[in-house]
Amino acid sequence: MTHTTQTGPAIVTRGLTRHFTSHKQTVEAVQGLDLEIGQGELVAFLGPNGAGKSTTLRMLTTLIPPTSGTASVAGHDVVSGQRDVRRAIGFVGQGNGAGHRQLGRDELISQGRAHGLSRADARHRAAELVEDLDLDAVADRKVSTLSGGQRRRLDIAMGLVHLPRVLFLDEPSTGLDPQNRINLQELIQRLHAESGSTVVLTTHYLEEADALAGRVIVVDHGRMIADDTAARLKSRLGDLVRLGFDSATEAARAAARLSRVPDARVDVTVASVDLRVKDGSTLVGGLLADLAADGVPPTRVEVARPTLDDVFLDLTGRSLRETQQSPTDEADTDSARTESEVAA
Ligand SMILES: Nc1ncnc2c1ncn2[C@@H]1O[C@H](COP(=O)(O)OP(=O)(O)OP(=O)(O)O)[C@@H](O)[C@H]1O
Repeated sequence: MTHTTQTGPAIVTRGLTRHFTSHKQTVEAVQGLDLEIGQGELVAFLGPNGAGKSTTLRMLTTLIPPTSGTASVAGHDVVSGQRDVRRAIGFVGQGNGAGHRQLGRDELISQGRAHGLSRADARHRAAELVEDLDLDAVADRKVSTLSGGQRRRLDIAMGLVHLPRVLFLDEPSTGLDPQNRINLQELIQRLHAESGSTVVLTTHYLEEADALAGRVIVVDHGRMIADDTAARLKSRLGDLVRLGFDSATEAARAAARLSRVPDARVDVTVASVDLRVKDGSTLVGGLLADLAADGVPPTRVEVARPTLDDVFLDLTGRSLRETQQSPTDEADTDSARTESEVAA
């Protein structure tokens, strides 16, 4: 799959903001987002429920207008160039886009026709997508009979019918079992590599952002709090070296010694010392020798590479895993949304 090239960034936002008023209260869902995403990037917005990820995507896909600020996608303003943006993008939302009674292949053909393809071209494109997304076994079944993973693949195929330059995926793997989640992640990576399209997805799965995206934009309370590769976000935080001692006195003596390590952060909890330091796994041998020489050898040593959850914890003081809402809470939030917010 290929598409025509365009110069300049795929996405630019300046001060992008969206407020909602609900029950006389204002929710600042997205607050002053400044962002530039280059063509061909694969970017994940990572953040807890309610962080503003979907609202950002809904503005970028012209489903809702910004309260203030600007955004352009594929060179077109999301407000004044809404039609052009829509022609240039594919959007796979959180709900299933495909209808229930039609056959999968017919859904793809209808979608192609809706994008202005002739019947013959729409059939040809549907056949290409069935092959590309491994949909052979399901293309000639009614959509209502497909499994969650198959539906998601069909939804993604629907979003790709018109060769979009920018593909938006809102929580593509939510609700899938771990194996289907991995299959879908592989599919997204392959599509991205083959098409050269810009792919922007939202997720609250740390592993997904880590494994999939070249760039991770961490959002919380409507603001961007970090923007880098997963590897750099983690390496900046440094490894965790956790040392256990026989007594609090020994731990305090060891902490005093360890506080001399350059660019390290030392935290003492009773008889345990946590040291955050770059390349901790390499340094640990020398540190143990120093502590033994000072007469305070640890009784327990653990070295852990940081995860994206550690990054989130460091940035916000909260664990991303622990901020996840129950599915019931999510359903309540969704039901509060109305179609009236969708731009005409
Ligand atoms: N139509 C709406 N009316 C009122 N509040 C809304 C509306 N849409 C979103 N919000 C609120 O805006 C905030 C951001 O929501 P958003 O859906 O963008 O978050 P999210 O990061 O995508 O979360 P999730 O992972 O649950 O989808 C939340 O507080 C949400 O309740």
